[in-house]
Amino acid sequence: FLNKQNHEKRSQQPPRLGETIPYVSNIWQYMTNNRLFMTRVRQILKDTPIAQCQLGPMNTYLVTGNSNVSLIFRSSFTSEPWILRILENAGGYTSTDMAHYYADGSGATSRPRRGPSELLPPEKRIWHTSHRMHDDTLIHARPINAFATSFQGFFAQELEAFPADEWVENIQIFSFLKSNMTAAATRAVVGPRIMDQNPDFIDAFWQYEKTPATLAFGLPPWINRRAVRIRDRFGAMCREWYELADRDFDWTGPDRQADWEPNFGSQVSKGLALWAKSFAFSSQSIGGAFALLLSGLHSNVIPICGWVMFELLQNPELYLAVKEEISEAEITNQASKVYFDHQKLTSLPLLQSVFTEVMRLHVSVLITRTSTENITIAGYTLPKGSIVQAPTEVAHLDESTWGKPGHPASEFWGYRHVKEIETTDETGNVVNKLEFFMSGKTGSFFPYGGGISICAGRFIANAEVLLAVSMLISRFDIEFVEWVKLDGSFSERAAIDDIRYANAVAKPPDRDMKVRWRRLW
Ligand code: HEM
Repeated sequence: FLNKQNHEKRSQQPPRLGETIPYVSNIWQYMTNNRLFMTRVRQILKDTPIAQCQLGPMNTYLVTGNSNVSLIFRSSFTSEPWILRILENAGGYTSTDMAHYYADGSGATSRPRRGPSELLPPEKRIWHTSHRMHDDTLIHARPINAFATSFQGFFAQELEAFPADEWVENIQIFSFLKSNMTAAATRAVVGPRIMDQNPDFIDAFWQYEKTPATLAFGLPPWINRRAVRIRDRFGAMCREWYELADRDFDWTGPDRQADWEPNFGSQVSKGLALWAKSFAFSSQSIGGAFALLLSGLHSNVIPICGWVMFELLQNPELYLAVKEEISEAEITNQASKVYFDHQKLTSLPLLQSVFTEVMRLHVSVLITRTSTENITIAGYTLPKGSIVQAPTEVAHLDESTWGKPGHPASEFWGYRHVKEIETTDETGNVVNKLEFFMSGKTGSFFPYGGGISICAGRFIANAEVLLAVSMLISRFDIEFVEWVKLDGSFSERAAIDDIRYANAVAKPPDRDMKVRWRRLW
């Protein structure tokens, strides 16, 4: 009987998210009212761990549940079709350069996938070499430490533009972060020249920042002409910067090994340029690759940082507790300058808990994979080539995983990911201290995705968020004044996620927080 039931389930189809106008309603709602779309997705996934959904021309399977989500991070799934869409539509790569990707079916792992490309020499395997380049320039300790040092230096310069010991009025936190973190992190990664060459660089970036998700997953570029124009404008800034940087750089000189130098910036940027050159990419595609790198760098970190600041400033008790905790990571160097040990910051339990909570509530992305073989999920057998999506928002808001008495999963609670443990201090006294805990939640918390395609910039992102927040709250006295709309006019309500961002990973706030502040040091 059980066998018969299982067989019936395998030949059945999972329930379907309804549409009033076939092929149109879901994709339209997804792009224009993502909040409502996700509410419907959450609703259907309450009753079933897998549901079908027509998103424009694509039939997708939406999945939830720890084991189902973990399954799509395994090697029977690939994210390559999605990356192709991003590179082609959002990066604006040329068709000649895209041809390298289409011709290489060997995948990103060291062992090539079986098929016609499996005999390609390792240096011609574009997916694999790109992955290795990310490992070398974004994952290893050296580039992360180098980023933490240079970001801290540049962000400190931004902060020191404010007079010490004087109250400054009318600071809009999110708008401040958008300008000043963008400036500091851009200099840290690609050096100062791109901003010197383009006085409107920051504006052009924040125009561009909205386009990658729309161009990659929404309307095709030939309809979405405005987004294409914005992409091409920012891409041109990156291309022109790259052409000059490459012309002036001595690739055989000592700066090739420097952690940071003013021409190309960091090893992240030199690694990307060298890798692209090794495939003889055009400057247009290299410009697009840098535009996407800068988008990865700023578009998620800065909204997340904004939300952390908003939450702390709304909760004075939590603010003070975090302020006290981060003092443990302060170091005074020989020049008597105070700076932060970024590794220490990532081990502070309360700060980690607040950061995790903000990522849980404000990262919203459909992690998308295509199956490379027939696969059974939640009892349904899906054919090879099926598109499977795991919405972070469903897993991240699941009441049974995250809810605590008095603290529903939908609400921010800074202490959600810490527990108090008894321990003994250096003098042998029993003391209580907080410990961060988060184990066993791979399929319930995946703001950085998972498997081989997991976000390559996650360690840099962690360092940047924690450093920026720590620098702000340790160096300033900050007082909340009022909520304002993004144009600076008064708002009666607090910020919520900006509805205009669909599948944009970190959702920015739709309101800003006006504060006054005084720099202490
Ligand atoms: C809070 C900040 C960030 C979040 C939430 C985030 C999230 C993500 C997500 C969800 C993916 C797709 C993963 C998947 O499909 O499994 C991704 C990919 C990626 N991210 Fe991030 N990201 C952040 C910051 C960054 C930064 C700072 C950089 C670069 C410096 C970066 C570079 C990348 C790259 C290169 C990939 C593609 C990885 C691959 O396909 O191999 N990200 N990110």
